[in-house]
Amino acid sequence: MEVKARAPGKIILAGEHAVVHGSTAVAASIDLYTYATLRLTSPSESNDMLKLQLTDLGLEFSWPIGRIKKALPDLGFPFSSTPRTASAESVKVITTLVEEQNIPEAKIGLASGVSAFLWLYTCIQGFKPASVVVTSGLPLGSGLGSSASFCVAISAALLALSGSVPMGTSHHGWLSYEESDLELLNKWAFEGEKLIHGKPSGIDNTVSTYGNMIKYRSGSLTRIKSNFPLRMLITNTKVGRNTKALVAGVSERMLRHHDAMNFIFRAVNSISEELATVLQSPVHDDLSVTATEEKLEELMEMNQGLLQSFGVSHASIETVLQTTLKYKLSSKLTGAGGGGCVLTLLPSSLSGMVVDKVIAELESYGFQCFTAAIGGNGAEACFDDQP
Ligand SMILES: Nc1ncnc2c1ncn2[C@@H]1O[C@H](COP(=O)(O)OP(=O)(O)OP(=O)(O)O)[C@@H](O)[C@H]1O
Ligand SMILES: C[C@@](O)(CCO)CC(=O)[O-]
Ligand SMILES: [Mg+2]
Repeated sequence: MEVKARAPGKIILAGEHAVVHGSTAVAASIDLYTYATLRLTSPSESNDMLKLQLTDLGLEFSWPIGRIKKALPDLGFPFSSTPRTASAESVKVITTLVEEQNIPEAKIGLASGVSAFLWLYTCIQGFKPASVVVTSGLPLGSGLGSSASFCVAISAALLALSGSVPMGTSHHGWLSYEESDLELLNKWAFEGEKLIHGKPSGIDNTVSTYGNMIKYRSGSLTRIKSNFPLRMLITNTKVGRNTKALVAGVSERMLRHHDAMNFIFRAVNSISEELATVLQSPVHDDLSVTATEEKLEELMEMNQGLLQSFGVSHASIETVLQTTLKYKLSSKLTGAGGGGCVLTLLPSSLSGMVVDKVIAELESYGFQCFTAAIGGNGAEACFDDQP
């Protein structure tokens, strides 16, 4: 039996970083996905190995099941309905199992993702040989939630073969999960994110699991029902960064300037709440669309200013901000910052010619621009020979 699962990436419209410290944030899924294909194999077919292929990265890993059994003897009785946090001892053992794979130095950032995979696999499936193939349409480590969609896609594929069978409505062969299964897979994906991020708020795995647009605060999710025709240009500065380090940096600033940071977190909270309200307010005509866009632009600018005060902007992000401002367009970083991607609101009245000019100027700096559909489905799966 083979199952293929997919989970979308995301943009954060307001509230990144502050959400780690209890503020509200607003996020939406985008139509770029991580795909995980899982096939349980017979011991003879696979040489009793667990294999992980990261196809677009040109990497393949394999562990003899006996080696995993010896290293993690307590995980022999998989219990997919109870998400487990990796203990410090398990993290050490998994790190050794990953180190034994000799990941090339240039790709060493992937080690945390491979650790998350090993943890999720052994907890949910136990000591079974299998072949897992992962591909992704998302740029890795760029603020579009690649780590969360990786964890959600893997959890979704693993759970589909152990009881949480997707069976909602099918579109093009993709099946959605029941509400209770979404809750379970979101919890598992969060355990994976912890191994990659250190201290995730959970917003990225939640929006990847549930899709659409969400408001998120202290572990709780509110769905946003918005009919607003939101268009964003996404600019990837291609400056590499690491969410774990950026989140840790903000926490250190919090320790040094506790009161000041708390005020900023409260301000971000108000920005996110207002942004969610604005997105849900009805729009009747072009005039109300323009008024809404102006409000959104102002909120994005305010949020960006506060993100700068957290120390998570970057020279490349500032270049995008200055460039888009020349065309009277508002931008903010999205995700953890420090490089990665920047969002620019594209007002509905903006001509295609201007959009082309902005993109040409941004790309002349070596950045990559694209648009994505905002607010589609979350985790889905399909079986065997479907897409
Ligand atoms: N397709 C994948 N295969 C293997 N590992 C992956 C994959 N996608 C993400 N990862 C893991 O996630 C890490 C990147 O996560 P990180 O949180 O730093 O960035 P992001 O999730 O893209 O951005 P953000 O958290 O700001 O939205 C990679 O270094 C790798 O360990
Ligand atoms: C920076 C952060 O707020 C968002 C990363 O997409 C981290 C998190 O919430 O886990
Ligand atoms: Mg991430």
